[in-house]
Amino acid sequence: MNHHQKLAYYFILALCSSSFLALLSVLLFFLCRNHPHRQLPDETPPPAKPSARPHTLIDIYTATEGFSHRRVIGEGRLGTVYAALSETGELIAVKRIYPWLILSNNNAGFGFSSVIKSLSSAQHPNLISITGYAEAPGERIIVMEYAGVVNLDMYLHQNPDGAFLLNWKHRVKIAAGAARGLQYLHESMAPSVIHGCVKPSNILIDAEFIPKLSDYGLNYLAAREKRGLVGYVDDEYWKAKGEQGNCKENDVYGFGVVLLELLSGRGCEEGWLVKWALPLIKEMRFSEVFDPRIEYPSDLKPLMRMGKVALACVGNCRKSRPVIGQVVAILNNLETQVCV
Ligand SMILES: Nc1ncnc2c1ncn2[C@@H]1O[C@H](COP(=O)(O)OP(=O)(O)OP(=O)(O)O)[C@@H](O)[C@H]1O
Repeated sequence: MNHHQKLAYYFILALCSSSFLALLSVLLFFLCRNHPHRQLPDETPPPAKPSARPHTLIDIYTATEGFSHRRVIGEGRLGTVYAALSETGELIAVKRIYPWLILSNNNAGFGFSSVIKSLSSAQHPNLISITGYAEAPGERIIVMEYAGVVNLDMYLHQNPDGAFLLNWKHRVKIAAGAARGLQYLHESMAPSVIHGCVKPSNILIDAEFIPKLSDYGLNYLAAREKRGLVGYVDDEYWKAKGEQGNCKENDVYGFGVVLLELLSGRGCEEGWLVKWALPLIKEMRFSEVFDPRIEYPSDLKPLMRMGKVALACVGNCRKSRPVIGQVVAILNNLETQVCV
């Protein structure tokens, strides 16, 4: 063996020796520990879930100019909604729960802040986010993202001269987006959130026709309040006496009614729409169902499919209704067909 061969031989020997390997692994361990870009997946902190911020009543009073009537956007089943200005000058929406709901219903006062904090962890492009709250004797206030003033009810039913009629693309886009928002509440929140009042006035529409569900998870504030719910909940909801009837299947029913309104352009008027549309869809008489104010699309199949989904959602038996995830799968597909 010449000198070079000897060197190579010793080098290979040293490489193979266990002590060398042990030394190498210790060295590597320390190198990795000190590396600035080291990122071990199990050590990455989970993204912080936003939590609603408490406000004082004085903050809210200032933001709404003393609950001025000039700032009122609308009145709902649970309270008055104001367009307000945050301390940073941002537009926000403030919902002031009616005092009589708080006084007449023990539930409304109980655990308000924890309910709102838990709802505020919902973050989805098709949901209005809840950013804060205020609580005082006789006062319960919810602070939300402001989403313009237009809701789906206005587009469909408060548009007498048809100046702002939604075309079929917009309608399919709104249906699919709203379904995704509802799916997030049902399937991605833990514990899952029941919307409780799925209807067009709770679907806010932005300038790009992106729908955002509002008013979710708040039925406990007024479980027995019928106003605003009739037509959008199933028969079992009333039989179960309010809050106990609040369930995912009932949300799917409300969503089915919304689909019928999008297809027909007609209002739900206390369940009349479902009774009217069901036989027509079953008998495939779609031309009588579709909104006569807008032109028929060249391909009717996607809308007929949407009609069938609506039919399944408003079925009598809760158990036989689709879950919202199934509805989303179909509507996403229709959206890619219609809205390209
Ligand atoms: N975050 C928001 N941004 C902008 N407008 C909103 C917001 N939340 C609600 N609104 C508007 O305020 C009005 C009242 O809404 P609210 O949800 O209280 O009542 P509703 O939908 O008419 O009835 P219900 O209380 O039965 O759901 C509606 O016109 C709605 O479009």
